[in-house]
Amino acid sequence: MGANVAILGAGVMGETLLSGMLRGGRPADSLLVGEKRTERAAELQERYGVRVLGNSEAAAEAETVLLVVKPQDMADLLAEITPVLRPGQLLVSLAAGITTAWIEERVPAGVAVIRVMPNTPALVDEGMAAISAGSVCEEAHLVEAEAVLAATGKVLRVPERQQDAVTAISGSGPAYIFFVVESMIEAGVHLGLPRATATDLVVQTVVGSAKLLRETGEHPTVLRERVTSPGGTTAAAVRELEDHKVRAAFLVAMEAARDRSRALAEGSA
Ligand SMILES: NC(=O)C1=CN([C@@H]2O[C@H](COP(=O)(O)OP(=O)(O)OC[C@H]3O[C@@H](n4cnc5c(N)ncnc54)[C@H](OP(=O)(O)O)[C@@H]3O)[C@@H](O)[C@H]2O)C=CC1
Ligand SMILES: O=C(O)[C@@H]1CCC=N1
Repeated sequence: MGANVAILGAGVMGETLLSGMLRGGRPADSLLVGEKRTERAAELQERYGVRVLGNSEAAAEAETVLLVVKPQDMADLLAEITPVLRPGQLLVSLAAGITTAWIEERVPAGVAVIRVMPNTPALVDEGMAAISAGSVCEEAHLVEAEAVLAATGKVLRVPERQQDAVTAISGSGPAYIFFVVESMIEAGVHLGLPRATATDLVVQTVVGSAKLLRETGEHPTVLRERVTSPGGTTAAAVRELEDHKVRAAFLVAMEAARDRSRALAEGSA
């Protein structure tokens, strides 16, 4: 740790990583942000005490460059910074769908590339990031990427061919959980609970259930069976979920996310 890290694209995910690295103890003066909009640059500078530069200036100064723009903006960003990149430097892309090979084709030979799929719980240090090495990546590069991401949660190495599936499961995953939470709160209101009460009940139930899964290591089926008393309320509800094909809907939804991830690289070409 210590070498400069540049974050190019300080939107939702870029700012999440920035704040996480600071909480994790990286000195603010080792972090650079590439941002064109002066208003946003001033806001980031004031909030985090980091230096905000142009993309090329930030990429030239850093050892590790995090690419956190939308997949559709990646080609333009790489075209802008390629002239200042050098062999041995590390590019870490967090963009859905974009492969390391696609990036390697657009940057000078010898630049190391790592593909990462993070998720937004990183904002509260409970992120899940999966990382995959490109063709010229060394162990030291992977260790550096892991150090950057470990500041905001768990990090797993996966073969790159799994990244579109990872994107569908953990990258987009928080949105599915929030969708379930929204649905349960609305159901609580429908059943006559005040909205604030329904929200408290659902949020704590989700947090508690997640902790139970992680801390017991039990299979979710076992934990669900423990809630399901014979002839009781849970059995009645789960039967409705099965009748409405919720399990099948999750399967096709995540296939759609995986397919969209695959298509994003093509759309960025
Ligand atoms: N949000 C999420 O949960 C996750 C996102 N990702 C990935 O992270 C990436 C960013 O997503 P997200 O943060 O949600 O999107 P945002 O739109 O919030 O952030 C993208 C940022 O990039 C900026 N930007 C665009 N072009 C450039 C450029 N040439 N140079 C510098 N900055 C630029 C945008 O600025 P402006 O607004 O001014 O255009 C914006 O601030 C995507 O590739 C996405 O696939 C991965 C996992 C999870
Ligand atoms: O929706 C998206 O495309 C990004 C990638 C994973 C989560 N958000």
